[in-house]
Amino acid sequence: MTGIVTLPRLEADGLSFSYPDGTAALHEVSLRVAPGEIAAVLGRSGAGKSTLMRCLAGLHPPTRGEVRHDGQPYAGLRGRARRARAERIGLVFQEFQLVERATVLSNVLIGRLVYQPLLPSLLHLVRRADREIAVAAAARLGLGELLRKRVDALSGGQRQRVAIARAMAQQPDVLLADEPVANLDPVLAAGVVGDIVELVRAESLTAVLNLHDVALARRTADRLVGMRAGRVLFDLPAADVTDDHLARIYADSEVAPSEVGA
Ligand SMILES: Nc1ncnc2c1ncn2[C@@H]1O[C@H](COP(=O)(O)OP(=O)(O)OP(=O)(O)O)[C@@H](O)[C@H]1O
Repeated sequence: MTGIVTLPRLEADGLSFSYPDGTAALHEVSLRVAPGEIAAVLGRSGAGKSTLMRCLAGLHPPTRGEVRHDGQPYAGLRGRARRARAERIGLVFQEFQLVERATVLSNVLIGRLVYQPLLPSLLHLVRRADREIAVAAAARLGLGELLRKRVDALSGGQRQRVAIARAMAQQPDVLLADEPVANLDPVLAAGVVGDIVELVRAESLTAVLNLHDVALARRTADRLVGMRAGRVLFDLPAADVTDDHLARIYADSEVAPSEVGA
């Protein structure tokens, strides 16, 4: 065989996931994202985007199928190997709240310490190297002047930047961002997504973004993954996604029960 094969950095293979109450949120979802590639996941509310993100993050063990990082399945990883994998994956999730009463710097430092026990006490025992990395991550997101400011005194856009800086301080090779710009006005949203893209490109990260703003996703991502009722309906280079593709995931019609969980 000839030619160079680029292995995917992040792979989901035949993922299905049901919540404990029986809600089947993902059905046979497969996805491959290469190093340096940005994939945006689109779909209506309830399509399964956040659930997919949580499976990719290793927060939800799938009911069926598997997720792999650099070819290594998540399942079966324990202890140090499991922590090492988690450290490679930066998360910008809405439910991963900032510590409101702490400073910008303390929040970004959590990116360095998040996988260690006794976090609060460790915050007082910060290694110089970790501090330097956190300061650099904050500066990169335009937060250099705000390091000592408390997060509860920041604007929405600044807070979003703190969350991204925290993920970047982790020095991940994968960035997963679930609605990183929800609640921001369109101009601010485009700015924050622009920041993410710049960082992803500069560091050659692999990124999966859940975005509600289709135009922004089209401008931003290399690939668009369209989901509906827990399934991937298309996974295409952004330039190849047509209005017909989008209509298939956003059309108003109810999804027939046979389409779900079949
Ligand atoms: N904790 C939960 N328990 C039970 N069902 C859930 C839970 N979280 C989500 N679901 C259901 O799983 C399905 C997928 O939800 P998910 O949050 O992944 O969709 P989404 O595409 O991210 O939606 P949104 O864009 O509104 O965030 C939905 O039917 C939702 O009601």
